[in-house]
Amino acid sequence: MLNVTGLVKTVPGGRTLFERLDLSLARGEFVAVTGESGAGKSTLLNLVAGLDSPDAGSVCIDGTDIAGLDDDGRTRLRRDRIGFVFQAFHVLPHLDLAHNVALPLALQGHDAHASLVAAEAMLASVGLGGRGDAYPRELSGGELQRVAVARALVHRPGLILADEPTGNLDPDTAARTLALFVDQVRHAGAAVLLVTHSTVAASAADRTLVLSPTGLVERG
Ligand SMILES: Nc1ncnc2c1ncn2[C@@H]1O[C@H](COP(=O)(O)OP(=O)(O)OP(=O)(O)O)[C@@H](O)[C@H]1O
Repeated sequence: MLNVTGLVKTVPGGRTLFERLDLSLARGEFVAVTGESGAGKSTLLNLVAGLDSPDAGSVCIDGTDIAGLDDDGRTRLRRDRIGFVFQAFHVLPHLDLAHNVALPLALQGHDAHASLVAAEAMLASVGLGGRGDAYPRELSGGELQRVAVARALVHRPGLILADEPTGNLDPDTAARTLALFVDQVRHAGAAVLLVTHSTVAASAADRTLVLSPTGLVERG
């Protein structure tokens, strides 16, 4: 599903986040990535999603090297194959929750009504059933985070990238949210790459990798 090889990334100022980082993720695999604040975990997710470019190395998704795609091709790949839960949520303020969550389906050209029905069902599965016509400004941080999770999962992507997706949630809601990721992995064969500082969130994964300047090291 995902093959990252020899990834090198330096940030403005010259600091090297990682030097020749390798990572493979198969379908049906759930991997957590931890590491110190500033280690480059969010940057790694952005590189995997083609939202940022490495200085060297390659990212292949389903055998396609994303460096070989133009902007449209990368957008299509993200739209069709990837679900991304951003640390800052990126929920659109002018759309109600149902339309926010339905967005990936709408962008794929699905029927508008069917997309909204699927979005409402997804909202229910993150504990926000019946809230589809609310607007983001009416929501708490944890509720917004769950909208972001619903939007990342609604189109059943093969690759789910999640940046601290339970950071704003109480323990029970976090557990239910993590169960949604596990369900996508076990029953839909998705691959999940989850960035977190939480040992509880990491324990939902099959394995945990620690990011350091020398690369990703298996924990435990
Ligand atoms: N565009 C940029 N310009 C300058 N520095 C950047 C840029 N993008 C990332 N960085 C730096 O790269 C480092 C890694 O950032 P990143 O957000 O990937 O870390 P992280 O491991 O996800 O941290 P956290 O756990 O705190 O979320 C940070 O020191 C950050 O300041």
